[in-house]
Amino acid sequence: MRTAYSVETVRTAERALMARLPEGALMQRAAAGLAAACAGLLGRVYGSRVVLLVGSGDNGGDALYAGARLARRGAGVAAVLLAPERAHAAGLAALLRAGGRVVGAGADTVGGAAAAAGVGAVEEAILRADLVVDGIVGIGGKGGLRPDAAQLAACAAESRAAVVAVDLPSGVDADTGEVHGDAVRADLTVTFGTHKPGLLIDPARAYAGSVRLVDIGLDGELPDEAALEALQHADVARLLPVPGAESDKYRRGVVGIAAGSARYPGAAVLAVSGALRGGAGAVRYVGPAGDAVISRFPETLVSDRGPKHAGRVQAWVVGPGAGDDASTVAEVLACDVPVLVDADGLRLADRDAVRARTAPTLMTPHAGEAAALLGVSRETVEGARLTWVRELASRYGATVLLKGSTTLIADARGGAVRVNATGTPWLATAGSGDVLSGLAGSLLASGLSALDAGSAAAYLHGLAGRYAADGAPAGAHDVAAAIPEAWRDVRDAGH
Ligand SMILES: NC(=O)C1=CN([C@@H]2O[C@H](COP(=O)(O)OP(=O)(O)OC[C@H]3O[C@@H](n4cnc5c(N)ncnc54)[C@H](OP(=O)(O)O)[C@@H]3O)[C@@H](O)[C@H]2O)[C@@H](O)CC1
Ligand SMILES: [K+]
Repeated sequence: MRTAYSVETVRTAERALMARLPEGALMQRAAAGLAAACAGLLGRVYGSRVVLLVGSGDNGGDALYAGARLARRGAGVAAVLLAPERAHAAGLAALLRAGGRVVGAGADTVGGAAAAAGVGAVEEAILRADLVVDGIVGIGGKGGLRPDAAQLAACAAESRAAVVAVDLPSGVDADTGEVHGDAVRADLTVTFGTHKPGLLIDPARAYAGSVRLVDIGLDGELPDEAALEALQHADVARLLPVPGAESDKYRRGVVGIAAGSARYPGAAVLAVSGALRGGAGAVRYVGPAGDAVISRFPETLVSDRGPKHAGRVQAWVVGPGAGDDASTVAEVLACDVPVLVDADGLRLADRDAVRARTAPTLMTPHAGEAAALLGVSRETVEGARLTWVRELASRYGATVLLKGSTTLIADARGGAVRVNATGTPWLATAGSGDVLSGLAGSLLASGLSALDAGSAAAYLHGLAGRYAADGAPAGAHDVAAAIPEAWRDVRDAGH
């Protein structure tokens, strides 16, 4: 499992660790890891051109010490100091001792005759660099980049140099993944001690490039509960239901699908297609699309009665393609088994009815649906996904899975939020959400908690999307068909 901790928690853990270590030891560990990552990216360090963008905090200190290490290996290293008088003094001294120089403001005072001053020299150095190291600001950052830093970030973006962010791409919010204004776009982010939530949640995640974690010995100081968790193959493998020798279809769980309408029979078919691949022993369908469902999936138990009289069900999925059928949604919500509410069901579900439920409820909106429920714009939700998924979970007293490039799953009672990173933009295709709802409902019926069912379903669905698309467009039914392959891969990695 990959975990991410808030800045406050990181600071506390760092203080505890620093108290037991010689002064500067942590920064040296960070700088060593950073320099190694930079060297790996450069390939050949000797003769390469490296520019350090150095802010006035310890993030800049990391960059300066890493720059010193690269300079000792023969790189030409130039530091751009955003606030020359406040740059990390010992780090700067180490860089100069190693043969590095300062370019731009402050060059004349600390860089000696070889240093060049002026904005033109800075831009030229960045544009000619092989590697730009972004040490402008790390976990001490507030808001988007200030104008002078933003100018450097823009120049780095123009350059052909690879950009390595120190701890975080400068300008992104470490705790939330929000980006308020300008931020550095990195090819690689080298982060220290633990991931920060912003590295795993869009939009900030997209600024980070690939992320490498450098161990600085922080693990023992971090609390058990993280702010954010990203499941990996082995974690999901542990969650997936495995039928025992004594299992029958009822013990494996029956999932009920109340979906589709005369206008949207396909939603019912797709939800069933996901449910059949989700581990439940049987799929029961109620609704007006029974003929379409049975002709595609003859193993489905089709009922022409309402949910209440359809027979035994361990979990319900309601809403995909439901149109305006509010009474079915209300009927399902009144059942005392886990319920997944998706698509039209989200609009039709009465908030008080959801809050009054005692069995688990899993709501699965995309950003647009979440925005409608919250009374804010879609852009607002997309810009602050963590805030809004928590808000929705708390308003409805439900587990909420907010779909998107980085899907988030939050429980109403708080605790670590899960983030799913297996998704692919190819999943943004009609009917893909219906498949996910069937799959998650099936996992709910086989006994997983709403948080685990949502996380495991998002994980498998993302992988299946990748397999189905493989770089080319795929339909939602292809995604459903690829779920067994994703399941097998995950299961095999868990053994
Ligand atoms: N603690 C540890 O043990 C270890 C910490 N480590 C490293 O330290 C980093 C944290 O260092 P930190 O606390 O010094 O803060 P940091 O991120 O450099 O930022 C502060 C500076 O940024 C400035 N600034 C703020 N907002 C800004 C903006 N929008 N745009 C532009 N500038 C902005 C702000 O300016 P001011 O407001 O003071 O004018 C202030 O000068 C951490 O991320 C990791 O890299 C590692 O070495 C491992 C051990
Ligand atoms: K940074």
